[in-house]
Amino acid sequence: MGTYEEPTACRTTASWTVRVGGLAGACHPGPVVAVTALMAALALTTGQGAARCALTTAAVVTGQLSVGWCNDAFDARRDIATGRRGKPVVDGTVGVTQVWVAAYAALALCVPLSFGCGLRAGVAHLAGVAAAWAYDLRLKSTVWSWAPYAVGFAALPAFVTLGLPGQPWPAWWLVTAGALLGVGAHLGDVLPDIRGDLATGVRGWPQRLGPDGARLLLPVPLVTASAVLALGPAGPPGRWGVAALAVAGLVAVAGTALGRRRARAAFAAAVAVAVVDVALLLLRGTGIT
Ligand SMILES: CC(C)=CCC/C(C)=C/CC/C(C)=C/COP(=O)(O)OP(=O)(O)O
Repeated sequence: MGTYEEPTACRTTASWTVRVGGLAGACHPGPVVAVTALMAALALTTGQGAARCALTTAAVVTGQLSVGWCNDAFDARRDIATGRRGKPVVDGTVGVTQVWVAAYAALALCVPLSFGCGLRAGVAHLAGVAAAWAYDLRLKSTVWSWAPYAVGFAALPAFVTLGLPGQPWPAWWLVTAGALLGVGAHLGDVLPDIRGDLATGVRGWPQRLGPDGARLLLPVPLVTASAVLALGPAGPPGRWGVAALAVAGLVAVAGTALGRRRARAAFAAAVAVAVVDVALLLLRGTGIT
């Protein structure tokens, strides 16, 4: 990274606004917006006050930005070498050094913002962010590529509950469902890129399973997460729990079937199941500790 040379186009022609646009594109904006919005909604519905909710949201967005930028900066050399489409560092709208600076700046902001929600909450969130950086820098190309997703997505709801008055631990089923959703998100995210990844030597867990293996496995963590959310809390699941489980099962199986021809369908199904699960969580509101 230290000796990396910026593409000439970036050094000479990119204006300030183009670079900001490039940075926005390099942060993985979809996941950043989705995760931040979901955590803000969870913080609100679980009873965090307005100020704490704003702090939680700021910590989550800076953490997600740091992870997204780190990912594109670290992968830049390979992405440029292979002429990968859709990456701002490849088309020269932002420089690799600028993306690294943004990643470290966001991380530097994330630390005090996370601890601003309390010591335990801060440790929980930063453990998830550290796991995600480990994915970017090393684990993405190993059989353990699923683990940072499991840790990161389990840490997020724990960050929200530990930031509540009294710092309650999250319920076991909440952490378990988060980890399962993370594993499903990893499978769904990588699925459309598996062939290209294998061609460039990226051999994480989904790539080792292959396109068909990853596609067939995808519904398992997603539907298990829905089942844990519906059946984990004490008492009967209620009509929302039953409905969420049924919808999640149908969507996940449909995504797997359609994904045979269009890998993006499997990814879209993964996102839809995650939305159903989070909707169930938000309907539960205060009962998640
Ligand atoms: C709490 C928390 C921070 C949780 C998140 C967990 C986690 C491991 C996130 C990684 C997100 C990311 C930048 C994926 C890009 O993957 P890729 O390199 O396979 O995709 P790409 O090649 O398309 O950029």
